[in-house]
Amino acid sequence: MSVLTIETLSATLSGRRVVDGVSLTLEKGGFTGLIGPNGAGKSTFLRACLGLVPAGGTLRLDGVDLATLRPAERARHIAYLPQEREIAWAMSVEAVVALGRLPHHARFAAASAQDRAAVDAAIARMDLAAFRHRAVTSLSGGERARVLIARALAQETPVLLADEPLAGLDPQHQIALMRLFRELAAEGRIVIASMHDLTLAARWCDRLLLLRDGRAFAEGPPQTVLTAATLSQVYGVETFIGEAAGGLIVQPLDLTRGKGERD
Ligand SMILES: Nc1ncnc2c1ncn2[C@@H]1O[C@H](COP(=O)(O)OP(=O)(O)OP(=O)(O)O)[C@@H](O)[C@H]1O
Repeated sequence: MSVLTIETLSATLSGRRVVDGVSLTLEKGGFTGLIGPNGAGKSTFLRACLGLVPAGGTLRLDGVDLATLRPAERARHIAYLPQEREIAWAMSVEAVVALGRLPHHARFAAASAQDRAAVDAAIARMDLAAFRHRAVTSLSGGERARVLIARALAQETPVLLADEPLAGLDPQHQIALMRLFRELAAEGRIVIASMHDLTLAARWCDRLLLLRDGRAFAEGPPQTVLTAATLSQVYGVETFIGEAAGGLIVQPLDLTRGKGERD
């Protein structure tokens, strides 16, 4: 069984401790939502996991310290969907998705049948068949976001870290993506995704890590993390928490808004 163990992960940027001693153990089959206010350290936490920012602490996958692996080897273990969706070159969707296969073969080697199958599967899973030969620069923001998710899927790694993968997606594609992440977890992967939509986090993730000021403020199943008291303390807003259609609804409310304002 794959186990990702994150121990006292910390990151200091420009002299400020942005991630502060976060520890977490994740088993395969889990889909963990990373939540917290703007600036809480979610992106930095993910980047520290990947070794993209100088970080203290350790990250072990099945006991192997990921910091000891060469970059290509690490990229066969962890795929990353960055928050930035910019793609400057007018490459085809297929070519961008195929970049996810780079860690799997020698430099300049031709794509193998396995590479082509992984690219086809990722394109199909992200509902991109109609865009396959289009230049990514000609796609809408949400379509481009799906291409980058497909690139991460083509990497076929046991761990997927996604930074705000829901940003820019319409409701149908948001739900489809949450379902996909759940499926990826059910297939035996470890999936961590940061997000701001607390209802989607509650309904689809099996665990949540709530960061505040770089520290783990709460961690556990959504119904234990997403309480009105905790959300008020961390986000400074009142929140309606209810149940509908077989899951939680978590909706921040502006209770200070007077009737006069609404009219
Ligand atoms: N290179 C940097 N130098 C200094 N401070 C940084 C740097 N990168 C990020 N920070 C700061 O670290 C803190 C955490 O940033 P981070 O992007 O991890 O937050 P986040 O939780 O992902 O926020 P958001 O929800 O807005 O995306 C912020 O206060 C940010 O200004």
